[in-house]
Amino acid sequence: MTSKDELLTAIAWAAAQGWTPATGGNFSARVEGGYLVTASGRDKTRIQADDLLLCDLDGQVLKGSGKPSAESDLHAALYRLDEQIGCVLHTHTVASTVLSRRFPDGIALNGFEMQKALQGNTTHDATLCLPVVPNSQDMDVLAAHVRDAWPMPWGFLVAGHGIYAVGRSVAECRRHLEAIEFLLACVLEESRWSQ
Ligand SMILES: CSCCC(=O)C(=O)COP(=O)(O)O
Ligand SMILES: [Zn+2]
Repeated sequence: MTSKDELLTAIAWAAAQGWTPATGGNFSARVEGGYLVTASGRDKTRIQADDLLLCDLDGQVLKGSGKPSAESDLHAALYRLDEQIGCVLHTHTVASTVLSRRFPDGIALNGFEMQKALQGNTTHDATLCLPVVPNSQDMDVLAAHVRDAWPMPWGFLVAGHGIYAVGRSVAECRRHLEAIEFLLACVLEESRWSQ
């Protein structure tokens, strides 16, 4: 499968989970010459090959029609920040939106077997911090927040907005996204215990 096909499959999968409500979310994969990114405002349950634009690492469109994602410049900044990043998947879910508002300084994770799905982790018996950065409509500002919190090998949350998962490949990025979403659902569920 080409990385373009893998990306299209990942988008369809994320959308089928209900993680891209109301056109929310954007998705990209590094390719030769830059990265492929979703066009802005598209229904992510219906993305097709011609909804992907090729951009260079400065975010300039090289090929494709329509406007790139409103958050394309953040994807570009991530690819520039770390040459190991091969894929960026961004979703809007209830757990990530609520918890990133509740814990703007980051979300502690401890004792979950699922932590091992996050690259570099081999035990549940460790405390990880999932970073949260403030939201901004200015992608340069958002990218500066991300650089301040770097390194973040699996991704981060944007407060009141959603998850940005990163990975060296589309497959690793999918695994990070699914694990982060699972862990956040657990944290949200546990927060109900104390009520
Ligand atoms: C409808 S959600 C607001 C925009 C957003 O956060 C998003 O992820 C989708 O924007 P895009 O321009 O990539 O469609
Ligand atoms: Zn978004």
